[in-house]
Amino acid sequence: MNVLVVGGAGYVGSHCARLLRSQGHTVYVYDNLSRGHRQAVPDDRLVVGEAADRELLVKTLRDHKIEAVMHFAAFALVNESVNDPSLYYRNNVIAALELLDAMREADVKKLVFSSTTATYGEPDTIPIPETTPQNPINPYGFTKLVIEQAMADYAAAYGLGYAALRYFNAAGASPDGTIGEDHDPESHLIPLVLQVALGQRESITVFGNDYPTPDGTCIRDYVHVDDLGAAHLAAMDRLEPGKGICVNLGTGNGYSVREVIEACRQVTGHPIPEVSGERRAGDPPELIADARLAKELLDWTPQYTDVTSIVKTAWNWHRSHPTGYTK
Ligand SMILES: O=c1ccn([C@@H]2O[C@H](COP(=O)(O)OP(=O)(O)O[C@H]3O[C@H](CO)[C@@H](O)[C@H](O)[C@H]3O)[C@@H](O)[C@H]2O)c(=O)[nH]1
Repeated sequence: MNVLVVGGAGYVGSHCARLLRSQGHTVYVYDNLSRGHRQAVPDDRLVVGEAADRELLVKTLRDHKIEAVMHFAAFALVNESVNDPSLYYRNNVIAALELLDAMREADVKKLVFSSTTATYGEPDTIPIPETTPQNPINPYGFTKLVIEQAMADYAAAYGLGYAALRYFNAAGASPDGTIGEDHDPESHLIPLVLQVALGQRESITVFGNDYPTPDGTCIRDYVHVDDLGAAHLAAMDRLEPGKGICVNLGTGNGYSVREVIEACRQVTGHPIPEVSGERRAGDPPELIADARLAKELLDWTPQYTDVTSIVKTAWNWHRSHPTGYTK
């Protein structure tokens, strides 16, 4: 299939694009190459453009006879979205709507969209099933929820076939160590902890130790980036015009910030000093997926189910790319 991967030079997008290529798909990457989007993409299949540039999107979809689109190009930092919501509404909502309309114009009806557990807010039920009411507690979560709703409406009115994949915490790197996670600026827990192990930071600050969790630190469900990729391929194969599916992508296992730091100590052999800090705005205490629907609808089972195995792949990449891609 001819697939356009919007944001395909970013972290999750690049892993997914590679998986698509390995499965024999013809992959075009559309990316503005900003914010740490530096990942290796074959030049002949790279279109450099803004996600909100509808004209260029329509041309790209038509020129390359694209049959399905995967949309990864979004900002995804909870705290940043609280401090600068305008950035998030513009980049995540306006750009995604331009893409939806470009797809209408070019008559492309298949879309796999990166949504997030942040659309649930602070759910009462853990693990979180897809039926949980979506009440985001930060602008980032709202921007993704708006597009989930838009896709449902576009499906009903224009025949779009879509999948909204609600990621839990994407983590890890390609096990061969060639591509990995490099954000600019970096704010994710595992890369920051590994930067301490590399001697680039003195310590890791734990944001809040008085949450209602066993050790007082936030609990997250870390899911390997290649497992996310596999779910995208499975979802793409199942898209039907006029229909949508919304599915959680997580392992069903939760780890506290302290447990993640401990896993990093074990994998790296470094003592990794930690210091206690204030809570970070917008952080829910606990997010763990009920992952049964992904198994049922996508026949998807994550290969990496414990955080130590995920950290091992991340460490393999960070150790061999101590300054990221090109910094
Ligand atoms: O220096 C740090 C960085 C993070 N954390 C904590 O570690 C946990 C994980 O943080 P992070 O890696 O920044 O991920 P999240 O804030 O959980 O957000 C990620 O996971 C969400 C789903 O759970 C997605 O919606 C977001 O896009 C994605 O950035 C949180 O409790 C943070 O408070 C620290 O204690 N210290």
